[in-house]
Amino acid sequence: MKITIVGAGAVGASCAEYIAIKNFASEVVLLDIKEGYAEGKAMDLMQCASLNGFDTKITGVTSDYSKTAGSDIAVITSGIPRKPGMTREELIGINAGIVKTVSASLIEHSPNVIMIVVSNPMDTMTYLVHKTTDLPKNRIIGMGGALDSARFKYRLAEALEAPISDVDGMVLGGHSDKGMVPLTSHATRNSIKVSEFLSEDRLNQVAEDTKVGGATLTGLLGTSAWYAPGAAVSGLVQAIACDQKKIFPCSTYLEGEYGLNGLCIGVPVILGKDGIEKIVDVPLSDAEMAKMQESAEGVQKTNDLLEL
Ligand SMILES: NC(=O)c1ccc[n+]([C@@H]2O[C@H](COP(=O)([O-])OP(=O)(O)OC[C@H]3O[C@@H](n4cnc5c(N)ncnc54)[C@H](O)[C@@H]3O)[C@@H](O)[C@H]2O)c1
Ligand SMILES: O=C(O)C[C@H](O)C(=O)O
Repeated sequence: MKITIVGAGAVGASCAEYIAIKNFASEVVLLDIKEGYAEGKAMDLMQCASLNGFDTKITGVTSDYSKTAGSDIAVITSGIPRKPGMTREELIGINAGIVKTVSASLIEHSPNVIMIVVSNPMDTMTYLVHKTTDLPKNRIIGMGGALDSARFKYRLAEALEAPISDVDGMVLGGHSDKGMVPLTSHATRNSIKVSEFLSEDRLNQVAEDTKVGGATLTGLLGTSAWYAPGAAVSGLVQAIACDQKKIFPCSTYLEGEYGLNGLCIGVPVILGKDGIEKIVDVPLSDAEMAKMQESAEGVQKTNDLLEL
């Protein structure tokens, strides 16, 4: 199993580290445009191998896509992150050009690749790959919901004063400060609805804290987060590489599912060796459906800014 990660920055390197530590891939190639940077990150990570007990071979290359040839999975993390006070949508100007050229170069050398898009604004970058490449839609996956759901569980556990392993929940919709749709009515503590333990006001607070999870970290760090994003990407990569058939909310091109059409947005999917193997239809309340609709309108507005 060969995995390429484009962008050896904070998220790309974190993702490579988690993939290596989980020890399911034979090879990870890190590629960056900055001379020597990916080579340095790869060497540093390989010097963790004996310490952390993994055999995954990590190599780094500067802009040489021939070294990515035959990749089964590629992750795109190249592009700029936001600074405090910015929205993800403001990154479109620079990141759209990067994602377009990077995805084309990857496919040229790995025509059968399954692509995971991470660069922001992620739903629009996923749509861009859908519009500008010939990859079938099951092989274009946007990562956002897996991360947002992890943040949702963190906030739920905090409110419940419970261990995170007792908590389950999912965030659908766009990966944006306003567009996330945390499914509070479906969230559970050990199969009991969380509404049995938390007031409506407290649950609303959990949802709001979840939605601004990325912005909160950006405010604290001065740039956006990388540990949980890297871990979330590694979870998707593992589900595909190991044909796990796990459910994750991912951004995918919709053709009528959830009443939405012609855009990529976060919905629950089953991930296995073919990428997105099925979109899962979760029954949503009228209020949740309205939030999905509103979220899609936000994503569509950003998509309209693309020069296709
Ligand atoms: N979808 C998500 O949930 C999620 C989570 C975290 C970050 N992100 C996004 O991921 C992106 C990367 O974030 P980061 O914190 O790793 O940023 P970073 O600045 O640490 O790393 C980005 C890397 O991309 C490289 N790069 C730029 N242009 C390139 C090109 N044409 N080819 C190859 N490499 C190129 C840069 O040299 C840099 O090393 C940002 O857009 C950020 O908003 C998304
Ligand atoms: O918040 C960001 O800009 C980065 C990423 O999308 C995140 O949610 O951490």
